[in-house]
Amino acid sequence: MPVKISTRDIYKNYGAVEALRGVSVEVHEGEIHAICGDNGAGKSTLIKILAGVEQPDQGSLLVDGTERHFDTPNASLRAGLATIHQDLAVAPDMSIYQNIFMGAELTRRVLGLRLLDKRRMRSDAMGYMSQLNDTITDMNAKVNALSGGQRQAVAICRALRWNANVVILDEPTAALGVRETEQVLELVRSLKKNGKTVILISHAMNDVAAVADRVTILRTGKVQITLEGGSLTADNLSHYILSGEVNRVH
Ligand SMILES: Nc1ncnc2c1ncn2[C@@H]1O[C@H](COP(=O)(O)OP(=O)(O)OP(=O)(O)O)[C@@H](O)[C@H]1O
Repeated sequence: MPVKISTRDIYKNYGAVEALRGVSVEVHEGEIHAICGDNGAGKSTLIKILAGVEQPDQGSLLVDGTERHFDTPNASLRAGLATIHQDLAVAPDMSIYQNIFMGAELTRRVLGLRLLDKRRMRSDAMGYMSQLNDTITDMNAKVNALSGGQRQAVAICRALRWNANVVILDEPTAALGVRETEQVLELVRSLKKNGKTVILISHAMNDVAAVADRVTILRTGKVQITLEGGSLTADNLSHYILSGEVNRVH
């Protein structure tokens, strides 16, 4: 599989704190790649760099083999990376379709006036949603009436609307119950089925083991190990994170 995103030897300090110390990760096109590690390992810092929220002190970031510099979140988005942060940035009082088209509303001309094209936004919103979840059918429903898992679906639809081909999910199942967690994992699988590359940051080893194709574990700002295939069990992941071991278990 071609490499979609690679970071090469990335360093990032916050004052005296060395958050990333030479991180090189390759994310393959179309895979679900989880980034795990204990608190303070550097996961959020790495994601902020991919999202254009922070810039590395050293090292480079390549998308489809081309070096890119994301000075702003918009630059990351324009390169096809959509990051969904834990707060989801959804407006609870607005409808599903309004959230999906927030800041990029579709309009139509009527008698020389530019009006919101609500019908088209609703039907396009439905098109995005049906790729992910076939239980959410009313695009007029307010987001505050939705469950946590369904809100994730709205945030992911917005990423699809931006034409993202890489979706970065920051702790998408934190604070969700068992059933909602399963819904979110299903959303992640749907993204992959639709050809998207997914980067998943999570502390929940069961969730990671259930969906990830490969897992990179960070430890104190460095890559400890990348795991795949049969070694991807929740127990094995926890073992590596707790022990700091760098050898593959066979
Ligand atoms: N804005 C900041 N200023 C100072 N230090 C920071 C800042 N952001 C992160 N750090 C430090 O950088 C290191 C890496 O933090 P980071 O948030 O990337 O880790 P993490 O793996 O995401 O942890 P967690 O799982 O707790 O979110 C930590 O020691 C953290 O305290």
